[in-house]
Amino acid sequence: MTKTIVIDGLGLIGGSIALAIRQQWPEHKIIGVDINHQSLTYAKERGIIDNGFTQLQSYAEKADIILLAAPVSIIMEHMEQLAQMQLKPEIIITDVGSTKRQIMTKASVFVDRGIHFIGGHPMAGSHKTTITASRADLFQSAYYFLISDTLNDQRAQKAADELQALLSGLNVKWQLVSALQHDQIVAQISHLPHIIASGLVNMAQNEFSGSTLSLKLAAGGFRSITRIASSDPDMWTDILLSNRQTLIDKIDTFGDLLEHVKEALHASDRPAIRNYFQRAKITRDSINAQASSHAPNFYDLFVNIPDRVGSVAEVTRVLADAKINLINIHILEIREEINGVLQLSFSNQNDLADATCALKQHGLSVIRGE
Ligand SMILES: NC(=O)c1ccc[n+]([C@@H]2O[C@H](COP(=O)([O-])OP(=O)(O)OC[C@H]3O[C@@H](n4cnc5c(N)ncnc54)[C@H](O)[C@@H]3O)[C@@H](O)[C@H]2O)c1
Ligand SMILES: O=C(O)C(=O)C[C@]1(C(=O)O)C=C[C@@H](O)C=C1
Repeated sequence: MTKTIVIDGLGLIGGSIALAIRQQWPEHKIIGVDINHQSLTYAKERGIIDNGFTQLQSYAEKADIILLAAPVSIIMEHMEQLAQMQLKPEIIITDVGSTKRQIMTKASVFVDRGIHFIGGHPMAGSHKTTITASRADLFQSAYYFLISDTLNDQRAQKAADELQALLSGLNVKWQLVSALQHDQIVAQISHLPHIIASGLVNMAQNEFSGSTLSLKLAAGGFRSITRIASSDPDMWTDILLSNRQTLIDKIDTFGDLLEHVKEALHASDRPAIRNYFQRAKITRDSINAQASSHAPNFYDLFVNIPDRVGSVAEVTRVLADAKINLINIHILEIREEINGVLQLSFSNQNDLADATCALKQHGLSVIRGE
């Protein structure tokens, strides 16, 4: 059945979701809402949306599904507005905001009226903003949180199934959590890292001020840990202010950790310093392997690929030249300006060992194999 989908906030995330829905369900009508006229024109000219408006009121009452994809503070303002409108009785309202507790508290305005609200948050993105950075494959293999707080009866579960079916072209891994769990998890793995990345950049900038030397000297280490400091300041102000207490606690814990390193340095405590790096290395090395438990019956290897055109083709060409039969290939992660990871599956141990050897000889970094 043809559906009318309103996407409110047609930026990186709203635009990427619109693209993925458009690709999979060309029959659905997609309406974009954004205060930025240029984004609406861009999306309309490229057929990403059927029509665009600057006000949510213009189309909300005709919507079967509304996806709120503006910054968190605007999502909450628009939830208030929607609660005052005459919406279709079976409408599904969802959001993609990076924090969930405040939004799920606000969702009572819908739950009281029997309207489905499903909190969501795709765990992929970029430091780049606006629809011009959007991509249909932005969320490929990423986790997508669904918030359990409002999924407490069969009717709500059916709405969640419908939403997941609509978004199945995103190719995400769904993860059900409560709003409280969500905000604690993302404080650790997303929000605190953004605070630290920006802190490093600000500190380095202070250090270099008045010097002829500059941050241009920074190599891969500084650049990779601070990429996310280029993210949108308004979006991140909203995120921090809607997860305040958890972040205050996380900053305290991180301060304790730095204090521990400082003490080890004061004491020239070599084992303590080494242990600090060793524990982190073991955990960090295991992330890609954990993320990739597809096809356990096959002989798999994982290979780092640079973010440049043709890097996947280069891997398959090396294998074809070596006459090695590849039975499956899966892109686990490939984000702009970060290396991606390919999962390659072979049918036997010999092929796996030969492929590992051929790829290494070609200068590619094989994470696991043999
Ligand atoms: N960027 C990420 O990595 C990421 C990942 C997951 C979730 N999120 C969340 O997704 C949401 C959108 O983030 P984004 O990265 O797409 O940002 P973005 O800046 O690319 O897009 C936000 C869009 O909202 C529009 N907007 C602002 N005020 C509006 C209003 N009053 N009415 C209608 N539109 C309005 C902006 O013009 C812009 O086009 C945020 O809530 C963010 O927390 C971001
Ligand atoms: O890749 C990036 O640039 C991101 O910051 C993406 C990122 C993250 O912290 O991982 C940012 C905010 C979101 O809510 C989810 C994902």
